Amino acid sequence: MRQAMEDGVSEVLSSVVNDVGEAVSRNVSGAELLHELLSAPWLHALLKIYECLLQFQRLSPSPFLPYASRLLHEIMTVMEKVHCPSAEARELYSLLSSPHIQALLSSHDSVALLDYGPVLPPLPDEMPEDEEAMRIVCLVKNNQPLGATIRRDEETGDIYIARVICGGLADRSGLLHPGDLLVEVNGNPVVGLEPEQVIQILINSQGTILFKVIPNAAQTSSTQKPVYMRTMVDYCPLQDSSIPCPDAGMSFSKGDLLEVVDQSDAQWWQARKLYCPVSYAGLIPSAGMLKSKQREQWWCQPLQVHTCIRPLTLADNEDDLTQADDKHTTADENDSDVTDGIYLAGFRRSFRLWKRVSYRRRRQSCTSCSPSSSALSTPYEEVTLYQRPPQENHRLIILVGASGVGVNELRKRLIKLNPSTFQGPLPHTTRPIREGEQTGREYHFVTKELFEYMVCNHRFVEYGEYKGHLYGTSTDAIDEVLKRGRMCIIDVEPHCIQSLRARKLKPYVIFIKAPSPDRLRQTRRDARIINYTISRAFTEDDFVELEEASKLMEAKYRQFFDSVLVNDDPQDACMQLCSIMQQAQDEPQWIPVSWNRME
Ligand SMILES: Nc1ncnc2c1ncn2[C@@H]1O[C@H](COP(=O)(O)OP(=O)(O)OP(=O)(O)O)[C@@H](O)[C@H]1O
Repeated sequence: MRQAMEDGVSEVLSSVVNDVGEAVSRNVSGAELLHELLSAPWLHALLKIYECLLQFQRLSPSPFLPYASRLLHEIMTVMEKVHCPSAEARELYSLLSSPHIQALLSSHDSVALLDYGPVLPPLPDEMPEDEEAMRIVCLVKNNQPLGATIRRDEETGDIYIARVICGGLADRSGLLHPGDLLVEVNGNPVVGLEPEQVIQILINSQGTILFKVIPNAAQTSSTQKPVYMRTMVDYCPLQDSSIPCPDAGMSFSKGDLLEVVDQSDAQWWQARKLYCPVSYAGLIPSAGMLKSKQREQWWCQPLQVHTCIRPLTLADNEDDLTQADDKHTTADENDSDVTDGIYLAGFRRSFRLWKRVSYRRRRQSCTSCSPSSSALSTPYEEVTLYQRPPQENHRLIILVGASGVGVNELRKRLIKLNPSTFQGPLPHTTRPIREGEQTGREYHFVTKELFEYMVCNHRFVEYGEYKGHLYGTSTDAIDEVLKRGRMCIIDVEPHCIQSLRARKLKPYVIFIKAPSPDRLRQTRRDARIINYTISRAFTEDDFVELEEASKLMEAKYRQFFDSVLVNDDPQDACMQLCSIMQQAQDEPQWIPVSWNRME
């Protein structure tokens, strides 16, 4: 019967109404009153709702994502940066700005997180005498941390709420604030306890936690504007003994994008990771705090000679020279390329002079690098969303990747695909011009004196020596390409990125990553290692070196990568590269704020 009722209560009601209707016509006493009641529209509506809810319960829908509100704000931030939004974009913006949609998505997130707010128990029978000053706060523990830290006043021994984590349980209750004096936790007085003992009580509590606090009278509500930052180092709160509460800490890796929501504390900031489905913030060390930690760490490390950053000559390639087996190629032999009658300037062998320097030697020098001075000075880099105005030069595209991963191959394919859009900068050289060559076509042929003058004036992105002649890629050559309205693509060693990261070029860095070990061996079956001195098939040792070098490079420099592209199938990789580059030029991207300031 109950099942029948649940299946169709409004139908049952309709038949009852009919029966009672008949009783009315037979003039049964009280039937008219009952008929009126059962026919009331509100009763029918209520039962319809009841039926819908039952149906909904059976479907047990699950949320598509638990952070719709944040996504909404992220979308709005992106849209605010769009210069000439389309009519659809404007309509979407106005819909997303409406308080009703925002409230709806906020409720959606609460339901998705099963976070229905505190359920208040009845007030205790014995109210303290100074009940005015006491606040009783009941929080329901769920899978989130409570989102508050405590501190002890060294003089009085009193325990206070030190900070409330943005978006956490305590924050959303709106009932706990920094500076509130903690009196009891779940009926346990905290007077005389160490903060660790209070934390233990909290950890052991199940379900609801009852706090008695004396509110901080001098409470100030701080609404800080979020600041966006890119992290330049890795951080793990569980390995940091100085963090006030490791559970409230947030780990991050180099290159993560953070929304810093609270910087009121000089030592510990609160932040959320962008594009991450967690709605509450976590504690991170402030820039000053992180810098002093890095300095401590740095001083504790044994002194190592820093060999990473220096121009190299091909003399460093002596291992390769002795190992070179079959046919040798030279830098110049592969220089020129002509597609459909168009001479492709800058379309020559990669000018990565570090190529195939003994891997072991390089690995040793790279791993021995203590944090670089720049990493020490900027653990966080403030960033902002930037969209290139159509009238401005294209952003410089930098490709980086381990030697042999296919950086040069991708760059060549891309330029061949569309030589009127993509172009490499024309290198400079001091070697004598040969018959049939033209300066400004194969190279900018310059004297040694001029080349050295340019080196002294930091005009080269990279330079080096081969067979007694100097070769280099200059910033002027990059400018030339950009001024012609083309997208300039260069491939450099990752240590050169830092010097290129400036307002003028606004470089967008794409890391070309090795595919999985199996795919690497499959796809490179017919590939050849080609550099200035050798051309031969890949060996198993080459694959191992390539994989390790790729991982090492990513671990060391990923804070500078705007995008990562796995070079698996060359055709697919080339298409992906094309679309990444297009997005870099036409869609909003995070760049350092210093690149966006007016000069
Ligand atoms: N996705 C791919 N699938 C198969 N072969 C590839 C792929 N990418 C590159 N190759 C081949 O691998 C070899 C090495 O590529 P390439 O010379 O572009 O490497 P590189 O990263 O520029 O290294 P280097 O800087 O040492 O020249 C070439 O024979 C190239 O054709």
